[in-house]
Amino acid sequence: MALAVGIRGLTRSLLRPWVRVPGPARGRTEPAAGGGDGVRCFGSPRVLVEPDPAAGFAVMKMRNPPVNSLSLEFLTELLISLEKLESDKAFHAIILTSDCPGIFSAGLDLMEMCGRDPTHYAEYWKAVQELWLRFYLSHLVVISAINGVNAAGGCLLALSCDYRVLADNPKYAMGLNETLLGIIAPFWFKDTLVNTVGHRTAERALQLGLLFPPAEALQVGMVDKVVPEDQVLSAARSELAQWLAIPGHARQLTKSLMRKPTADRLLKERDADIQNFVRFISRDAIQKALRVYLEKLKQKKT
Ligand SMILES: CCCCCCCCCC/C=C\CC(=O)SCCNC(=O)CCNC(=O)[C@H](O)C(C)(C)COP(=O)(O)OP(=O)(O)OC[C@H]1O[C@@H](n2cnc3c(N)ncnc32)[C@H](O)[C@@H]1OP(=O)(O)O
Repeated sequence: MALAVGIRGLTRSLLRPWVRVPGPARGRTEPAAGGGDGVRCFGSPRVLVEPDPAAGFAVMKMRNPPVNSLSLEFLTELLISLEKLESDKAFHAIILTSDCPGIFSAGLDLMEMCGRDPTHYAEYWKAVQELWLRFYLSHLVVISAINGVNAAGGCLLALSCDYRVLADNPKYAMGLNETLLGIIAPFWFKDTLVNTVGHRTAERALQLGLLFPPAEALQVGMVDKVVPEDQVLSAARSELAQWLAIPGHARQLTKSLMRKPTADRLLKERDADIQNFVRFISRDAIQKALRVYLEKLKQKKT
């Protein structure tokens, strides 16, 4: 089985690189995230980046409608956006948020894990690993402004950030709900949750596939702040000031000290983790469970 599909190779084959904002914002000079004038937004079809280099950060908006499911193309675009901001010395921080009303992310794209071949599963899983590793270990301060429902892989992405602000809307539940689909959160999803909420809360949340509404998410420490819906971005920006006031090298080394052992566990077993995923997801029973879940999602409309 071909496991060695590098994300950079992926990137070349899938993406036109940096394009000016497509869609409604194309060709316009938009106000930068922090209110600066004359800074152009940039991005890719599914990721809109609003830079504010004067303030040292950019807002990264996910826009893969309808539900920001993390398809292979979308993962790749998120990685490219992150890389671009990381390699520009003007940026010290990112605010990650959604451009899809009411949805932060529906998690991994079930269509990528259903009815495909082992080579595709391996390629997809490698991209999921890469996204986690890069966000989890980023030298930038990453704050998520969670403005919608946030399930499974989407929740992992938010848990990989340094700080989480969640909009106070009872519909905006958040958690690693894999067991509800009949699948299992991999060890590095589990580790990330344990590092955030502690072992007992994680154990219960993972087994029951709990999605926490804002008040509970705050209570268990899954998010750091809950604010009215129209203040999610401004609260994230205010929080950023405290993080950016710390000498960068000291903060970055401390982040690495805290997170590297968790990331190293996956780095040491990366190929084995891909093989486990491919074996697991290819099982007839798992494929059936995913199809049933997808069918339920579609049926709820009728
Ligand atoms: C030995 C062990 C080895 C290790 C094994 C590893 C195993 C695998 C680990 C996998 C890890 C993580 C998994 C995931 O992230 S799975 C995804 C989990 N996500 C969810 O459960 C959320 C599902 N979606 C929803 O609940 C709802 O869509 C919503 C987010 C609440 C939004 O509701 P809505 O009413 O606004 O929209 P809805 O009509 O439901 O959806 C619109 C269309 O989008 C499709 N869709 C929704 N979610 C997904 C998704 N995750 N992937 C792909 N497609 C999705 C939905 O079907 C609708 O499609 P259509 O318009 O009907 O065609």
